[in-house]
Amino acid sequence: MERYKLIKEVGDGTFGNVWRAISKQTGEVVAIKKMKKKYYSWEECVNLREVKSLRKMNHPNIVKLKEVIRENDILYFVFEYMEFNLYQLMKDRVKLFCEADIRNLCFQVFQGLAYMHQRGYFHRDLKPENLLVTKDIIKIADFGLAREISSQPPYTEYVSTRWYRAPEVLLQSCIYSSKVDMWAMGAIMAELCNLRPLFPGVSEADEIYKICSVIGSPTNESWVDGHYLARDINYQFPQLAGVDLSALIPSASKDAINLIKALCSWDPSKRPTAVEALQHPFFQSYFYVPPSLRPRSSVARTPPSAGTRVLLDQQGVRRSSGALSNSKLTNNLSSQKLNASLSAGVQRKLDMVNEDANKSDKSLKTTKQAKYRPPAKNSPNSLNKGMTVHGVSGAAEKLENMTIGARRQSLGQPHPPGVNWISESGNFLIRPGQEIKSGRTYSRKVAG
Ligand SMILES: Nc1ncnc2c1ncn2[C@@H]1O[C@H](COP(=O)(O)OP(=O)(O)OP(=O)(O)O)[C@@H](O)[C@H]1O
Repeated sequence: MERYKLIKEVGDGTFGNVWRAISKQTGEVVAIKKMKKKYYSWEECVNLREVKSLRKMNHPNIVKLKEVIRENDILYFVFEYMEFNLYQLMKDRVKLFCEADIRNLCFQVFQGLAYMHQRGYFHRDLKPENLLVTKDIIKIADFGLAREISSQPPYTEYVSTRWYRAPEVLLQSCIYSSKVDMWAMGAIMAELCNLRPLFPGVSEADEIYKICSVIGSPTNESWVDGHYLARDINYQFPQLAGVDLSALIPSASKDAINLIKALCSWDPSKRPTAVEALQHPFFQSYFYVPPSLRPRSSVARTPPSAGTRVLLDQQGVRRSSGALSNSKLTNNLSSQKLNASLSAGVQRKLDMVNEDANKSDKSLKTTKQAKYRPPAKNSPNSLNKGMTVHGVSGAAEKLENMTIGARRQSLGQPHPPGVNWISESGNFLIRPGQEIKSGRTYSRKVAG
């Protein structure tokens, strides 16, 4: 470690503290993650998921692991350094991102995901804090929970950040797939559009409630397996009609809404894969120009390995004042509010405290507006912890309250039909917007 000079702590995660550091030999700026747990042998280290999965990945939209160092039983990961995480970019922002920026960011993340999923890994903990940005490049980081797709379920130890947690995980399915990452991306994309979380549940039960209140409760048609999962844990979905997503995210285009809806489908099998998402109409008015084909001027500011896109309207017409060129996007993303975010040194620290069923219960009863606070990364089993088949424990009671409350609040409207923009032939279909009235909206802005 004497080869590096630690400059400043830039992140405090569940498993480690991340430092900006500089290589004394090369002057290169790196990020060093110092793991909190001690490692007494190398075997222990090389078996870590973060090491096993990251070692195999080499993609411009996946943060590069440069080196692993064990010194005095302390484990250090040396990563390429990224300036911001996506949460920092959203947190202090007043003005919404233009759709071109959102498109560019999401396109890159889907590319990283497509690469990762195709190589047999899924991330399992995608959230704005794990998406790192430098200029107009975004990369997926934190592979602490990454899982090999070929690894055998049941996945019992799964924990992920609640607001981005897929319903099958909330309902304790142990055979989830890479589609959990696609759900998270739907929630992240909506958050990018609105600068506030889409499903800011204050507990696991509230998380499901929030999902139902936004996308409507699952029906047998929209997610038959979900009903089996719910039955297995003696859980009853609240009966909610959901809201018109375009009313909830007024700034988003029809295509953006359509993609978010598809990503946030109850049924994992109805969510697009990352490759399919990249072909969605949301991305289709733009096309990807590989670095090798870019005119010199547009690549000049971008390292060749960065793999960024030059976003060009097919008609050659720029549809928004937003960034279509790399340099413009850079200005939009990094020069304005972003520096302010950085100087504020904002970090959304994960709340590791397990959910307290009573607290959750209270929050459900009072239907408090959710704060833009860190969601807990909690026990995978807390939804039915201690719950018997007949469900009279605290957790069961919590769910019962939720269900009763939900029935009372039911809008009594027909459930929106499932989102289906991929036809059987694989073509994309755009569904017209839905007419269902908005239930609740978030009154709180993203704030510290
Ligand atoms: N390569 C990097 N460059 C710059 N900052 C980074 C880098 N990697 C991580 N960070 C910062 O540190 C924070 C925590 O990192 P990371 O998520 O890897 O830690 P963790 O302990 O696994 O966290 P989590 O609680 O999310 O599991 C990130 O949100 C980010 O702000």
